[in-house]
Amino acid sequence: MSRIAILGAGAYGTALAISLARRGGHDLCLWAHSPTLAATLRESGENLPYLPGFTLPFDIDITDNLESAIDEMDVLLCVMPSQFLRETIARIAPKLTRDQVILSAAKGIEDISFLRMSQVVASLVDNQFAVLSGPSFAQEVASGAPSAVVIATAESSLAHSLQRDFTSPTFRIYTNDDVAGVELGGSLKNVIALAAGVVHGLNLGSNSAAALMTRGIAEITRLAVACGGRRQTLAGLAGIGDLILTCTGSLSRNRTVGVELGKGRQLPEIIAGLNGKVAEGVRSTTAALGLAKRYGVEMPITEQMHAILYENKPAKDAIRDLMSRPGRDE
Ligand SMILES: NC(=O)c1ccc[n+]([C@@H]2O[C@H](COP(=O)([O-])OP(=O)(O)OC[C@H]3O[C@@H](n4cnc5c(N)ncnc54)[C@H](O)[C@@H]3O)[C@@H](O)[C@H]2O)c1
Ligand SMILES: O=P(O)(O)OC[C@H](O)CO
Repeated sequence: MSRIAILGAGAYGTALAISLARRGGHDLCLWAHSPTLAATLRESGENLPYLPGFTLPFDIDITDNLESAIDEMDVLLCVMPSQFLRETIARIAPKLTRDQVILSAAKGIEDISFLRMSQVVASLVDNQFAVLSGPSFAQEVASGAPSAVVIATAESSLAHSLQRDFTSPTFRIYTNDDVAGVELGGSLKNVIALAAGVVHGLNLGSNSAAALMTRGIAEITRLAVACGGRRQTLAGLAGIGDLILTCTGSLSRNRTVGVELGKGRQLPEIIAGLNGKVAEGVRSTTAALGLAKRYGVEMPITEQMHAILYENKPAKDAIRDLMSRPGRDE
């Protein structure tokens, strides 16, 4: 049995809490950043703003008090949007004990610093770290549809202990020791999912979508390898697996943002329509491009996605420019 604090009561934190409660055998506490959200969860027994339609089991403690949420917990599962990880860890740092494990499920890269979540955590505390990533829409995890994800950490005994903690008949865990590869797979696929949405919004058809996903994983892999990840990791659940899901699944927020951009809507209006739900790729596109420049890696899709998002480039022009690049070997 483990004591697990789930820090972040958005769609995915709530879904993982439901999945862990269904598995049974753990003490669970779910921390909501906003007191209003915590009160709604407690009163309605449902996460109406972020994951409506799923009942929260009674055995999940719900709180908006971060310090009490982590008190005497073994695993701190961080599931807030990536841009809030730093401030959350900084707040709990004085109270952390050395034996508490930080497990991140956030799929993003920090703005400006271009740090991965493992690097953000390591810049603040020296607790053991692991990352959970892979193809897993919150709604499907909550409903108990069979899903498989990866938990990566440098320490194999920790990987196996977390694998035991999270494994259930509907949630299968693979372990990996390639933290950088798993983190970058999960973050960079969001950029390609935005582009896949654009292709769909422009009604370009299946050939374009297949080409985009294939060339997308090629550029994700180039950058991940340059950052120290393993090529093989990007061929697994945290790479191609999550890319396929997010580029093709209509539940994806990133893909949805891309679809609307492809239809010609403006980014601020699209983001406002998400009502506080995060599409991590919108911010990670800038960080991905920053990392690509730092490591001298060519990322043509990411470059065009950045131009659509931040330079008002019409989506059709971006596709034309991708198609008119000089011919290459595969
Ligand atoms: N939704 C999914 O299907 C899914 C699946 C896998 C991974 N993820 C990842 O999980 C992370 C969280 O996404 P989500 O979908 O659960 O969120 P969400 O979009 O459903 O909700 C956003 C959350 O951010 C919280 N928030 C707002 N300000 C905050 C602050 N200052 N500090 C901490 N939290 C704050 C809100 O209370 C809310 O809980 C993201 O990195 C996402 O990529 C999501
Ligand atoms: O809804 P998205 O686009 O944030 O994708 C959710 C998950 O990352 C899918 O694994």
